[in-house]
Parts: sequence; C-alpha cells; structure tokens
Amino acid sequence: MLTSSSISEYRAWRKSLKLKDGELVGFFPTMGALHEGHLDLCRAAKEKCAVVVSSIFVNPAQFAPHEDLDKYPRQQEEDLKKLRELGVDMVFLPNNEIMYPPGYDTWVQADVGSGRNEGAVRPHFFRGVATVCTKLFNIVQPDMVFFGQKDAQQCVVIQHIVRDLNMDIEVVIVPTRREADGLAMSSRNQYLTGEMRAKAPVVYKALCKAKEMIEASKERNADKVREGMKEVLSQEPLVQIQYASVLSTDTLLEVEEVESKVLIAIAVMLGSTRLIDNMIVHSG
Ligand SMILES: Nc1ncnc2c1ncn2[C@@H]1O[C@H](COP(=O)(O)OP(=O)(O)OP(=O)(O)O)[C@@H](O)[C@H]1O
Ligand SMILES: CC(C)(CO)[C@@H](O)C(=O)[O-]
Ligand code: BAL
Repeated sequence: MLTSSSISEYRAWRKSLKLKDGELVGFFPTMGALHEGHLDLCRAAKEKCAVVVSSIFVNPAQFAPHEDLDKYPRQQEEDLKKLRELGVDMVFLPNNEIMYPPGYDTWVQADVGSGRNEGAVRPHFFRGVATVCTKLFNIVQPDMVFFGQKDAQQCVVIQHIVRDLNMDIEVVIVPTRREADGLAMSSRNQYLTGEMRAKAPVVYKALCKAKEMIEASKERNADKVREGMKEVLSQEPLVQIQYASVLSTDTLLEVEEVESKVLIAIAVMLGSTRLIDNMIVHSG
C-alpha cells in the first residue's frame, strides 16, 4: 500500500496506472479513527473497483469553532494498518496547508435543506463537506465513490454536487454498520463514558419507533412521528434532542405528510458527545 501527502506525487501515481478496459478507481474519504463502518466502505470498493484509494483528513472547514476539531481522534498508524490488511492501494494524507493554502478563497455551497437538519445545527457542515469532497474528487480522480448511510444528509450533499457540477462519478451508498445493541458505529463513540454508552442505543430505539409507526401503524402525519421519536428519546433524561426530523430524501426539507419514502433523522447530545443516526422508511 502506498501513501502520499503530496498532490503532485499522487497525480503522478494516478497517471501511471495502467487500467484495462472497464477497470475502475474507487475512493472512500474518511477523517480516520477507522472502525468497521469505514471498513465496509472499503470492502464495497474492493468488490467493484480494480484500484482502491482512501484518504484520511480531519477537515477543519466542516467544524464550527466550538466543535470538536482539536479533540477529534487521530490514530493514523492503526488506521493505515487496517487499510493495508484490506488491500487498499493508496491512501492520500493531506494536511491543512495542502488543502487550504494561504489565499484559499473558493467554497462549494450545496443549498440543500434548511430547518431541522444538519445544515441548521452545523452551519459549516454542508459547505465544508461539499468543498473538501470536490477538492478530493479533483485530486483523486475516482470513477466511483463510497459513502456511508450513517451520514445520510452528507450523502445527499455528495449526490447533489456530483449531479449539479457534472462530475463523472458514480456515488455508492453503503448501509450503516451498527453495534449489537443498535448504536451506529461512529468515531465519536470513543468519547462516550460507560454510563453514556449504555444510554446511546435509545437513538436507534427512537428510529425503530418511527419506522414502526409509519410501516405497521400506517401513521402519515409527520408531526405525530416526530412526537413518537421524542417520547422514546425523553425516556433518557441525559439525552438532549437537537432534532428528531422527518425529511424529504432529496431536498432534506421537513415534510408534513409521509408519502412514499422519507428520511427519519435524529441528532442528540449525550453529555458533550454528538450522535446522529437515521433510517429511510417506506410508507407504500
Ligand atoms: N457506522 C457506519 N456505517 C457505515 N458507514 C459509516 C459508518 N460510520 C461512518 N461511516 C462512513 O465513513 C465515512 C467517513 O466517515 P467519518 O470518518 O466521519 O467517520 P464517522 O464514524 O462518521 O465519524 P464521526 O464521529 O465524525 O461521525 C463516511 O462516508 C461515513 O458515512
Ligand atoms: C466525507 C468526509 C471525509 C469529508 O471530510 C467526512 O465528512 C466524513 O468522514 O464523513
Ligand atoms: N461523519 C461526518 C463528519 C463530521 O461529523 O464532521
């Protein structure tokens, strides 16, 4: 497995690839602290692509000043070992200077959603992700990119920039990998104390409640579904709800009525740890 921190070195390697007809380059970007959810992206990429590239970069542009940029887990040696074992060909490891040199002043804004979603709670997030992924796609030159359903709203941003900016890239969404008790795997789960970890599955329970209300009980009033989720979440007094939303899967706007499929999305604070999770639920 090769690694590179230099854009020109990476580009020279990319140009030197002798791909046969139909062979593809797959790419999954990460912020490191890799767990089985990330490794599922890798396995999906290995299945479909002859050459697999990953990146590890904790992107400052998607963090607000009060967020956890400084304490975000960094464990590059362990991460590289995991990627090597799975047969990744190249890992791009840029730093802030390379990605955002002095004078950098171009931002990609994906205008999806407003209201009770990630865009509202983390105003830097959609712009930061759209920008860094556009840059990474331009550097890496992938045919296929792999993103996790756990960050469903990020997936919508990526699908929109690929569509709207005419990128010749196929976006593959990989299902959310969960712990045995339902908690979605996330690098931020490392922050949870034992007490908080025991309470964290309530987020998945609330999503299951929404799914049950829509699929089995045929509830079509989105406010009722929101109330149902909040009732479950409030069983754990330490959980602070940021949103428990029923969103359009395309625009990320809140819906009033549950028609065909919707994105059920939750964000909570458990102590100082932020957890997000979601499910796509079909009403028909
Ligand atoms: N549990 C999971 N199942 C599937 N994919 C996942 C999971 N967790 C993260 N991913 C995907 O891995 C990629 C990199 O995500 P990232 O490095 O931010 O990890 P993370 O675990 O989501 O960390 P964070 O704590 O920042 O949410 C993204 O496409 C993300 O959706
Ligand atoms: C896609 C991404 C690597 C962009 O920084 C990040 O948002 C993540 O890890 O999900
Ligand atoms: N998992 C998405 C990256 C972030 O939370 O900033």
